[in-house]
Amino acid sequence: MLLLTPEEMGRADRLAAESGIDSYGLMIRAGHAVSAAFLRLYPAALRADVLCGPGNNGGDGYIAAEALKQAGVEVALFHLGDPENLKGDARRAFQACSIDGKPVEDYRPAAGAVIIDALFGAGLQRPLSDALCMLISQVNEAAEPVIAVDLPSGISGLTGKVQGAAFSAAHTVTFMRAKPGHFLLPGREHCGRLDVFDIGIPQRILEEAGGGHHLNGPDLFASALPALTASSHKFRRGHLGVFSGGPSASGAARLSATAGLRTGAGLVTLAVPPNAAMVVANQVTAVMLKAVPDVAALDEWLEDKRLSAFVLGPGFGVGEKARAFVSALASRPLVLDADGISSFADEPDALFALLSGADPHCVLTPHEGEFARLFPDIAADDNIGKPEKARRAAERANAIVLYKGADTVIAAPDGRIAINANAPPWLATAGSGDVLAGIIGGLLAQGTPAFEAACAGAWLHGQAAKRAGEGLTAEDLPNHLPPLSGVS
Ligand SMILES: NC(=O)C1=CN([C@@H]2O[C@H](COP(=O)(O)OP(=O)(O)OC[C@H]3O[C@@H](n4cnc5c(N)ncnc54)[C@H](OP(=O)(O)O)[C@@H]3O)[C@@H](O)[C@H]2O)[C@@H](O)CC1
Ligand SMILES: Nc1ncnc2c1ncn2[C@@H]1O[C@H](COP(=O)(O)OP(=O)(O)O)[C@@H](O)[C@H]1O
Ligand SMILES: [K+]
Repeated sequence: MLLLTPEEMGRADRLAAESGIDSYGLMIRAGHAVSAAFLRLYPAALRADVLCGPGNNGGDGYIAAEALKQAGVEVALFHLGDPENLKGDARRAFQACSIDGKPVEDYRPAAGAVIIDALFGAGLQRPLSDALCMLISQVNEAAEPVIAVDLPSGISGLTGKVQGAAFSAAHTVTFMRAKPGHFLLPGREHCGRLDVFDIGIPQRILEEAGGGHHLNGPDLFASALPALTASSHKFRRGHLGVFSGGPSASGAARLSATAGLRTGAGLVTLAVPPNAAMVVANQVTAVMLKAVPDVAALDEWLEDKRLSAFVLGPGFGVGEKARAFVSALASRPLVLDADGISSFADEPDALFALLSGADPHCVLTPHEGEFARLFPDIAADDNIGKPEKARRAAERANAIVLYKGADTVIAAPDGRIAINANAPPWLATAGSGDVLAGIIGGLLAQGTPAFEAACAGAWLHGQAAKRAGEGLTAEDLPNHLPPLSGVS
């Protein structure tokens, strides 16, 4: 699903005006969506406390306040700054509002009220003042329900970051399309339940205004998933190679291998150091085993062109061997995870050189710590959010970057960005990242392009976790993957 950054939403607004759509009409519909949400969600509320800011978000607030008054609700209105300074549609909305307001400095939350937060939305530019931070923390502490207009004030719609302080809303009412900040952390946790209302901007304008940000879901990857036909044959379903660590560190790679097989790779082989062969052989059945002691043995194995993708990293061990193996694998579809990433911490440019110059065919799956090892300057840049960090990293590495976390972001060097929001918190369990690497490897092995494989991998991982339920362990995940033929 297309997401719109605040800047893109502003562009959509301008394009809508240029095409003759009345911008005040948009504001009226936005304000009415907010008042309707109030009436639907809080029919027993004693009062609506409407806090209006100095821009169009405040304009939506004035429309909502008047509509609620007309509906018989007791409304208390507060404005930030002098409303005589309002401009454009917001000024018109203020003038059409028959409620006398007070300065927001006078506002004190009281029991029984529902707060409508119309202070700032897409136009939040900088951290809030101390006085506003104080007001917001008083409202949050009072724990009366807050309906946020467009975004909880204080949350950046672009990055999901808190600019000083932010309302913890019970509901957020936004317009036309959700924004990245509704799904990125901590923004997502401040939004409460998100409702997206159509206020009448045509789809073609949204698509013209929008860019690369999407909410991860089947619309991004379903058509690129492998499909089984009557003539399917195990060799046509791809052969995934997964590299294991030594005898006491094979569990992670075994999780990846099982996940790759469950995702539909026709064959999966665990490449093991010879001293781990017996241990691993005792633990696997459908997954095959191959002793690969060194790079010479790897080069020989790679002559088998039916091997169609690889996973390297889970439990592999950090060091020279990992670097040498990656060097041998760099031209093939590869998921590089965990130790495979950390092995390049001292020389990330060596990895980027290996991956440069071809169509992106490698998926890097760093968590926050691993990301900072490969991209220290990007990780440390507080001025940009997670999607932009992932995008810059993908561009630098010429690889798909799947930046893990509760708000996993997948980015491609060409600028495509997907934000994954379907992962339940019980995915935070040992080995779940190894399963993710295996799912992506299984898809790569079947010929799914790298960006789509990474998006599908993150989404399927979340679906498996939801199906397995709270309390799962990583071993449960492969068994709960949904059938690919049902993903649409
Ligand atoms: N797009 C659409 O199609 C539609 C959009 N609609 C609505 O418009 C909203 C966007 O409106 P917007 O652009 O006027 O921005 P908004 O969020 O009101 O804030 C700007 C004001 O805040 C001020 N300000 C900023 N940061 C500040 C700070 N830290 N502390 C203090 N002040 C600060 C800033 O001041 P300045 O930076 O200029 O000094 C400016 O005055 C959008 O969220 C949605 O609700 C709907 O009406 C329907 C159609
Ligand atoms: N709070 C959370 N909510 C949802 N998903 C999470 C959360 N924390 C971690 N995850 C997901 O769980 C997986 C953990 O992977 P990783 O950090 O590599 O751990 P491990 O090495 O133990 O497998 C990632 O896919 C990550 O996105
Ligand atoms: K708001």
